[in-house]
Amino acid sequence: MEFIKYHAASNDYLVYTGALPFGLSSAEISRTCDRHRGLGADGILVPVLAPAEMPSVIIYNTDGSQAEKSGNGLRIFCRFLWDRGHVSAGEFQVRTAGGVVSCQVLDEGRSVAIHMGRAQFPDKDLPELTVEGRALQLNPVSMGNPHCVIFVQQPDELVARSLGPIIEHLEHFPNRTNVQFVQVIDRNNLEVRIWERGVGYTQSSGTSSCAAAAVSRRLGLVDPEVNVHMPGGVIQIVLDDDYEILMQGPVCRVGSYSLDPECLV
Ligand SMILES: N[C@H](CCC[C@H](N)C(=O)O)C(=O)O
Repeated sequence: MEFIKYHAASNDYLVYTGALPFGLSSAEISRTCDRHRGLGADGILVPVLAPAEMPSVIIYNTDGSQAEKSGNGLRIFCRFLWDRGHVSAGEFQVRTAGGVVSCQVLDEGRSVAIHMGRAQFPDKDLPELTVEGRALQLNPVSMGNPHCVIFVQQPDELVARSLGPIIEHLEHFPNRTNVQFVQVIDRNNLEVRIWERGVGYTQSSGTSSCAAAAVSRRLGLVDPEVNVHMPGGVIQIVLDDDYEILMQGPVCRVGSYSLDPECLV
């Protein structure tokens, strides 16, 4: 099975380049993404390219679940389309389970800008919750996929790994949720650590960057242009007055890989 690996701000995905149907089970997807017994990745992207139709992509988390949207995954998919000559330097559209997005490859493929759609907030706020002895204010928001933004004094890997899995599975989130731990640095900069639904702790996340910026903006904590700082890199977010979001960030091709079926046994 052939793949091309890319990373977007150190959030890495394997792009499947074989024939459809893709056919891996959830367990096989987990094994393929395993960093010791497989190729290693934060997920798999399966392109669906039909003549005269909009390119679409199926996004798999490492647990085999499908995600409605992935900001880093979409930047990688756009770069893949550009590398393969399916798109040129202008704007083009891509279909995901979470809706159609408008994209543009920049800087000779090293950066991609995507109109990610509108951040959507629930009708009512969630109550304050005590988790592991900490009083937390949960701020749900959807980018097509579910997110929960939590403001903390010191967003670090420890808090993401200790609280993230608990919040991911709270009853408030029937489809589970991605979780962001956010510190407002100033009106144009956020420091964020991420626990991803169906993946775990990752170095960065595009939809999480959108979510953190949207909630921060809604609370009046930041200006419309926000740099989201994460261990894997910085993603630029621009919000309009209706919380429509333009995201821009880096992409890097890593290499081509052939998965030996033996490792799936
Ligand atoms: N784990 C996410 C999908 C990937 C999100 C992240 N890698 C991004 O760049 O947005 C979910 O289940 O909604």
